[in-house]
Formats: sequence, structure tokens, C-alpha cells
Amino acid sequence: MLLKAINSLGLEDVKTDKSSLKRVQSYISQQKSLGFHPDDVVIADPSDRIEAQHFQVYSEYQKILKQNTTIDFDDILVYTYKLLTIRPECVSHVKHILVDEFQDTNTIQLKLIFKFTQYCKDNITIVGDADQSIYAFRNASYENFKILEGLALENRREFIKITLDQNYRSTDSILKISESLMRHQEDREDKKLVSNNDKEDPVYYICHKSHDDEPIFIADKISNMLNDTDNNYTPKDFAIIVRVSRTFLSLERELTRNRIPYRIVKGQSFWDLKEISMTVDCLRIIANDDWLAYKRTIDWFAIGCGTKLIEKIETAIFTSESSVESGVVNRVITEFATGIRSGASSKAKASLFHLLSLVNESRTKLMNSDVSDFFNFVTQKFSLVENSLKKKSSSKDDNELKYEITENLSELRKQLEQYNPEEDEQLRKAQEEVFQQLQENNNDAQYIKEENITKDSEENASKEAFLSAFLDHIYLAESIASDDQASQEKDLGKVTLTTIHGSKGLEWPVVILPSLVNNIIPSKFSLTEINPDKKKMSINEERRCFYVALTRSKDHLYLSTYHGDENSYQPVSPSCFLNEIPRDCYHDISPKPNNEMFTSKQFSLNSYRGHKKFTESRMNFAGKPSLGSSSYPSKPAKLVGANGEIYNPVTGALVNVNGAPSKKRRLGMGRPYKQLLPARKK
Ligand SMILES: Nc1ncnc2c1ncn2[C@@H]1O[C@H](COP(=O)(O)OP(=O)(O)OP(=O)(O)O)[C@@H](O)[C@H]1O
Repeated sequence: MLLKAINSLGLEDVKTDKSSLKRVQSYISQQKSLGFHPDDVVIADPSDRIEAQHFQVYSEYQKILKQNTTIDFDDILVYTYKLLTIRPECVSHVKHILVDEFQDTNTIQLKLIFKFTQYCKDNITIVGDADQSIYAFRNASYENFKILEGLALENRREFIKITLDQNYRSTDSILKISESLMRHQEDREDKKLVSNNDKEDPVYYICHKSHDDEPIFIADKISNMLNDTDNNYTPKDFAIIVRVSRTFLSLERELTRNRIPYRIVKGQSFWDLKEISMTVDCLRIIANDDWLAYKRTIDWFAIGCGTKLIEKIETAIFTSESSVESGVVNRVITEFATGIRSGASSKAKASLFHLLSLVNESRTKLMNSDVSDFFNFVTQKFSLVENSLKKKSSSKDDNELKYEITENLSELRKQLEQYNPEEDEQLRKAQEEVFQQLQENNNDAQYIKEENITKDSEENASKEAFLSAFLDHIYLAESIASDDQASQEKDLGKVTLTTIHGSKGLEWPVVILPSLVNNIIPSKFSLTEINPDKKKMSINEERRCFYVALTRSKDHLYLSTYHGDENSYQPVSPSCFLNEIPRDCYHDISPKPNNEMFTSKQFSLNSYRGHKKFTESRMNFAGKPSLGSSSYPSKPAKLVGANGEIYNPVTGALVNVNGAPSKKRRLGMGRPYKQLLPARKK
């Protein structure tokens, strides 16, 4: 509808520029959050061309909605407010109003609350915590507390304020840290919380030498706590709460290596991020002639190739005599690109041809250069930053989004650079388990497994095999991340990985907060904001985010940060918020330079994993260090539930007591291309 409005006004420049489009959307949403339809809008500066244009689009958009007898999501509140203005008796039956999470209300919601009170006078209770207001980007305002209080006093209404200072969730040390952080927020009412949790564990702070050390520490810490029989923890008692979802990736990898089941809550797995799935698809078509990856790539890369042509290519591949032989996908696409097979327009032919040449060039690059150069070549040739920017839907502005995409791609490049198939023993074992389960349900799995093993042994030395192995490793990580997230049975036995926004209202006995570094929390965009007022507001919002994260923990809290990140484009330093917490509020367990454990030369890149003292204890049967090696001594996690149930160490699925997988569930380890192809001809 919005595009229709822009079209009808002939604003081509707005339609084709994603940033302008976002600004219009945000203008409309903001006006609606204030309760303003075009008739109510007061244009602040009539000479402001942009504001006038936004208003024009808004008016046209509302007109089109009306013509179509449609309302949008934000309209629900605006129309309800208008209805209650002309027909207040609609709420005459309401006796009492209770508003929870009041800090997340916006102006129209506040106005509505007042409309509801028309018949029930003073019977209104609001509950909330101004320190937990973290939805400013949706126009929420913690100022609503003050406004409501002011209005009540102004209208001489009875107003009782009850401060809940008894905290039943967190230990005293956790409350002290949270409170001392929030004292740095100006214009805030101080609280004096009293803890009802008498556990006496201090809050731990650890500053790693490098970003790479952090996930290793976290996975080991969880393993150790799971193995400690004194506290009887199961994976569900742990949460790792992050500010940005790119932090998930290294954590997901390390938890998988340590066979700790996890689930991602209200956040996107790193593998589901648009830029990552698009890049991984490019790598798949370069390495594997993978039709599903081709299909998705053609969709965004090859201009002129519509659904019909894609269907034709698919049918041609599936009906090909040699459908499972390597190269058939490439061959069929070439036939369409060159006109041997009919059905592609000249534009589509040119696009397909361009795609095939890039795949060939990338294959040559893979053979002739190191993985880093190869990766950069692929991202540049396929214009992955620009193309994923077009595909990503987000309320963030383009600069912020571009920065995020670049950082995420550099995280993926790091994964590729650091990937070592020889060391991947634990993952191989995990794969074996999954194959075993698949085999029970599906004979084709045996084929996949055999093919995998033969391929590994035949081609192990080549760069193509390296890339294939890396992509197989990703299949496993993807399937663990997305494996049937809705299953309650399984979720009970998993570590939670979530963003701060996803963690709101929840609590866990053990909370770990990783990547407490500047440019992540506070975000780069709040640190670099030029307008001093906006900057202050934005930093305050970030501080409240940090506060929400801290207060999710009941018994144990770990604050983790680092000094360096080789893959980041800018210097990395611990979050400035950590300076706001007095030193005596936490126990510092950072590696010390004079500590024998941390002085070894082996610590060049990865100071925990390489240490001799602990790698010995984690040698696998072939005498090779396993991927889970670390300076923190740990046994493999024993995944036994509170009632004695045993979990699959990778997927978190319940297994029978003898260790065999429960027949109730099928696991989702997937090589989509092969699974979708017809059964192999015998
Ligand atoms: N009166 C009480 N006695 C014992 N435990 C309580 C009591 N009230 C709350 N709790 C416990 O304290 C914890 C926090 O309570 P609750 O989630 O209701 O707080 P909240 O204010 O909504 O927290 P937040 O907004 O920070 O998420 C929960 O584990 C809850 O069971």
C-alpha cells in the first residue's frame, strides 16, 4: 500500500532508495504512535521539504488504506482512541485497569489508558520499571511514568506510589552491580533493593586477551558447572545473553564442540542472518554444485530469472538421466544460459551466464589463493554487502546495517580461516550419532554417510574438500540451531542463547554476558552520535539494556569482555559501562600476566585452547587434540536431566537410557540438496 501511495504521487526517488523508504515508514509509524492521523498532524516547519514530502505520502497512504477498507497494525490503537473519544460509553463496563510493563508504553497507549479510566475513575494500577525501558526504537517512553504522575496530581486524583524494593530473584552482589550501574543515569530515581536470595556467590568479571578466547571460556565454564554435582544444574539453568546476534556464532560453534545443547530464543541464529545464508549459498554453489543453493542465489542475483524459469531449470535437473552426478546442475544451467534449452529470455540468459562465470572464477581463486583472499573475492564479486542490504528488512538505517553486515561477514570469514577439519573429531562423532538416527528412519541416510566418508578420504588434501568439509560443518551447526525449536521436551534441557531484548521478563540461575565491549554495548551508533542530546538518550537506552541483562540472573553472573579482536575493523576495548561498576563489586578472574597458565608462548592466538596442561586431558583416541581443548579443565558435559533423563549431547533430544536415540523424534541434520534429489539409481 505504501509503495502504491508513493507510485501514485510519482515519487520515483523515494521508491527506489531504501533509506528514503525507511524514513517515510518511520515517520508514519511515529505519527501513529502519537495518535496522529494526517488530519491531526501539525507540520512543525512548512519549509522543510522532506517533512512536507513525508506528510504527503502519509496522507496518500491513509487515503489508499481507506479506499481498500483496510487498516494497518498501528491504526488499531489510533482508531480505538478515536472511537473512545466519540463513544466513551464503549468502556463503561470497565471497573479496573491494570497495565503491566508500563515503561514500554508510547504516547497513544498512554492516551488510551486515560480513555479507559473515564468510567472507572481512580481504579488504575500500573506496574513497571523505568530502568528497563529499552524500546525507544518503537517510540516507547519511560517519561510516561512522570507524565502519568503529573496528570494525576494536576487533576487531584488519588495517587499511591508503591516501590517494590524487595527483590526475590537475584543475590545481593547482582543487585549491587545493577544499582551502581544505574546510578550513572541522570534524572533517575534512586532505588535501594533488598535481596531475598541468600546465595553468596560473587559476580565474576573476566577480561580475555582476545575475542577468540571468550567462547572457549564460556563453553568450558558451562561444562564444568554441569559436571559439578554439588549444584545439580542442567543446561536449561544457563543463559548467555548478547546485545547483537553476531555474537551467537562463535558461541554456537563452541557449545557444539563441547556437545552442550542450546536453543536460540527470540533471536536469529547467525546462520539465519540474510547476509550469512546468502554467502553460504554462494560458497555451496562454488564447492558443491548444490541446486538448492543455486536456486536461492539465482533468485537474488540473476536479474530476469523469474519463478517460472527457476521451475523449468529444476524440472530439467530432476528429470536428467544423471541427476545425482556431480556437475549436472551446472550443466543444466549452462544449457539454459546458452540457449541449448529454451525458456530463458535474453536478459535471463545473460544473468545466468554471469553467475556461472563468477562461480568458475571463484573456483579458480579457491585453488590459487588462501581462504581469506578467496572469501573476500567471493563477497566482492557477488556484491554480498550491497545485495544483502537490499534483502534485509530492518528498522535500522543503512549505515548501521552496512556496518553490521560487514562485521557478520568478517565473522564468517574468521570461521572459515580457523576451520580445521583434522581437528574436528568431536563434530564427526556428533555427525555419526545424527547419521545413526537418520539411518533408523531413512535408508538414504546410509548413502549420504558413505558418500561423505569416501569423499573425505579421497579428497582430504584438496582445497575443494576443505571448503566442502567447512560447509558440512555448517550444516550441522544450522541443524542444531534450528532443530525443532518448539519442542518443550527438548527446550527443558538446553542452554538459552538470547538477545537482551529477547531476555526481558525471564530469569535463569546462571547468566553469562559476553562481548561487553564498546561498539557492541554501548552500540557503535550511540557512541558516534554527533548530536549531544541524542547521544545522551541513546547511551542511556544502552545502559538500560545492560541493566536488563544483569537483572536476569538469580544466583551466578559472569561479565565477560576482551581487549582485542583481530577481525574487527576498529580497535576493541571493554565497555565503558564496566567502568561505572565499582571494582569491589565483582571478583576479577581475568588471566593475569604473571600466571603460569597464561604466559606460555602457545597463547599467541588462542590462549586457553592451546595450553599444554589441559590439552593433554582432552586428547582424543587418535592422540590429536580435540576441538574442545581449553585451559579450563573439563570433562565432556554429562547431560542428565533433573529426573534422570539422558539427552543427546548435540541436539538435546531425549534418548533412551541405554543411549539409543528415542524413536519418537527425528533429527534434522540436513544436506538439503541430496535429500531432495530422487533416490540414487542402483
Ligand atoms: N512474594 C514473593 N515471594 C517469593 N518469590 C517471589 C515473590 N514475588 C516474586 N517472586 C519471585 O521473584 C522472581 C521475580 O519475579 P517477577 O518475575 O514477578 O518480577 P518482575 O518484577 O516482573 O521482574 P522483571 O520485570 O525484572 O522481569 C520470580 O522468580 C518470582 O517467582
